[in-house]
Amino acid sequence: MAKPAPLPLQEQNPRKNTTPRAVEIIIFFLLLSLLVYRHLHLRDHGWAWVLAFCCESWFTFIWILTMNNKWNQIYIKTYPERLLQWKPAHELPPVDMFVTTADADLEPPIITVNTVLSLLAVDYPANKLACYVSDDGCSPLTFFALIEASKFAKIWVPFCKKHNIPVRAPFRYFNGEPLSSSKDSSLEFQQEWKKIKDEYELLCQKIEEATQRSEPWDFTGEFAAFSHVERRNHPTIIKVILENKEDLPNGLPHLVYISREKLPKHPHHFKAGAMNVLIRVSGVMTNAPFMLNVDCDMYANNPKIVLHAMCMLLGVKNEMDSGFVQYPQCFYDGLKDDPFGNQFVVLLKVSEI
Ligand SMILES: O=c1ccn([C@@H]2O[C@H](COP(=O)(O)OP(=O)(O)O[C@H]3O[C@H](CO)[C@@H](O)[C@H](O)[C@H]3O)[C@@H](O)[C@H]2O)c(=O)[nH]1
Ligand SMILES: [Mn+2]
Repeated sequence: MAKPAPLPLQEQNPRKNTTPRAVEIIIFFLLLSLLVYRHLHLRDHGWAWVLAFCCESWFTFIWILTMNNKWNQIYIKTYPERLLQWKPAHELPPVDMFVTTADADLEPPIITVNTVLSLLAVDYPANKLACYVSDDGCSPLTFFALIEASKFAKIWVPFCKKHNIPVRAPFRYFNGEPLSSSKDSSLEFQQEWKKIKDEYELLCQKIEEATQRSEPWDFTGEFAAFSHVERRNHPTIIKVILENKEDLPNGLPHLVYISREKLPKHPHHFKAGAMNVLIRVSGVMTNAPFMLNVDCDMYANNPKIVLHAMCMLLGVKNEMDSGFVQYPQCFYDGLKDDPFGNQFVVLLKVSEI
């Protein structure tokens, strides 16, 4: 008997927004009437009306663009659990994950470490993943923090996968009560939670001590490459911190540290330059067909991000139809009610993801 056709990986559903559309159209016509009114009476009033007319025209233009954006809303639902019916785990495509950091003072290494840990622990076969960290600060401290994080990852990643931990950046996870997606409140889980939390605090302490220490770095062994380097004048440094040599799906992904070459008179093109180097280096080392990029001050707030992205990238009729998936940014620790509007609350509400 023929195998039944696999269920779709994604569904695109139009969202009903008749009322918001009607309200927006009414506002648009009110704006148009205002413009006509202003225009008809421009001569009777001074420059103040001309200025008002210009501002209101600009606002109307922005209003048209905004309406345009929101007119045909669709909601894409992805089904990561169906992906494994499409392809067994060993056939899933590899993914290279890129993290960029630029300054160990402005972007403290513990933040980068949390980003990296959240990526190392995503729900995806570990032998299909590689995480590359680009350090434009060429900082031995960042490198040290990543080495320590790789040791912690050996207990953190199995813990997350075993208990289906919902948030895999430890600084967010340990903010709250012991929590697992499987609602496990057994004594064994509590004890393991406490042990991992203590280990995480130890990791923070080691990084903090390394940040605060007054004596110069010991540039021997792994750190020799950092001796005599200037931030904007140094050769390339590439260090493999973790390597999944046995190709184990439940092991740890590769973790590679890269500080690209910098020359004083050579433009480095900021993040774009760093991304170019990440693509070139990963092309030689793992050359995955898919790439995931996050900044060092972000973290994967959903352990299934790669699976969800694959539903979008693989679940289309013609794979050429989809090449890029952008997750909306959600901000943490913002001010209450977002007075400066920089958390994009409205945008998130509109796209409802
Ligand atoms: O010379 C540089 C400068 C920056 N970065 C990295 O680039 C990223 C973004 O830089 P940042 O200055 O933090 O920009 P933001 O304004 O915080 O980020 C916004 O702008 C970025 C650049 O367009 C986008 O990548 C982000 O998604 C968006 O949130 C960070 O990871 C930096 O570490 C480098 O790697 N090298
Ligand atoms: Mn940033």
